[in-house]
Amino acid sequence: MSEAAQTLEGWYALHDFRMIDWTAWRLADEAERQKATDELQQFLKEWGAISEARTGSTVVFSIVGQKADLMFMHLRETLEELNELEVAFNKTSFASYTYSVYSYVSVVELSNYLAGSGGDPMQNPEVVARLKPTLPNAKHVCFYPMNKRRSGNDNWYMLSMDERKAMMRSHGMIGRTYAGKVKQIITGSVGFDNWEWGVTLFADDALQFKKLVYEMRFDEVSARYGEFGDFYVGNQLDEQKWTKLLSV
Ligand code: VOV
Repeated sequence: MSEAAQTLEGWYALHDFRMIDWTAWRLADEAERQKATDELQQFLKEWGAISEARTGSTVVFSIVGQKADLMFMHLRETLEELNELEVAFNKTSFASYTYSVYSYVSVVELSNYLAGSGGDPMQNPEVVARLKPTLPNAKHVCFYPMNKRRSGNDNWYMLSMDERKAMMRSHGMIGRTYAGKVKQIITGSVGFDNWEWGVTLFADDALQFKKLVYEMRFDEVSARYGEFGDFYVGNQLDEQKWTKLLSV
């Protein structure tokens, strides 16, 4: 049996993808729309306060294309908190003008493939900051779920630790050349959702997603072992953009 990588886990993640029911929104009268908008603002404020207090982090993006209109990404300390906030939001009148199209449950994860030896990593503030990250204030997001292949001769889980380490080193080297351009948050979802990881990328220049993902396709760990689900790409929603989005 190959040695399993050791992983460190941080905040739990919920990616919540919704469509806006434009027909219902347009048919609602002004007072109803105002009530829904106020409730939405209230939640955005609460989530902002949680990010400020560093007890979690939330960002909201509008998704381009027909897979979804909105993506709410929430990081919280426990699965219970994620569930509570999901239910509370679903009870708002704003949520009644939306419907769910996809969601993803995972937990922020770091592996020991490239870890230095010695010391309790949880005592290292840099490690803790990566496990419990404040989600970046970036113009664009890209999310997709992925697996490491396990079929025939291409079985990631049958490789030795050393083989996997070497490939992850090469992966990390490519990633490092995107420092300052793309920020990645890898969330583990084995046992939580249908794929093994969620990949969430943030950038101010959306083209950098394409360049990074393309370059990684030529790297062995992605070329041979990467399997990917649907890709979602979007633009950050600030207050102004929300107002514009919801005006009919
Ligand atoms: C900004 C770019 C960037 C950088 C710097 C980066 C670096 C690193 C490092 C150093 C490590 C290993 C240690 C750890 O931190 O866990 C990882 C780990 C991981 N990555 Fe990565 N990755 C990036 C970016 C990046 C992308 C774009 C993808 C998607 C792959 C693609 O083809 O579309 C990805 C995937 C992953 C995954 C699924 C894991 C976990 C694999 C496992 O088997 O456990 N990743 N990654």
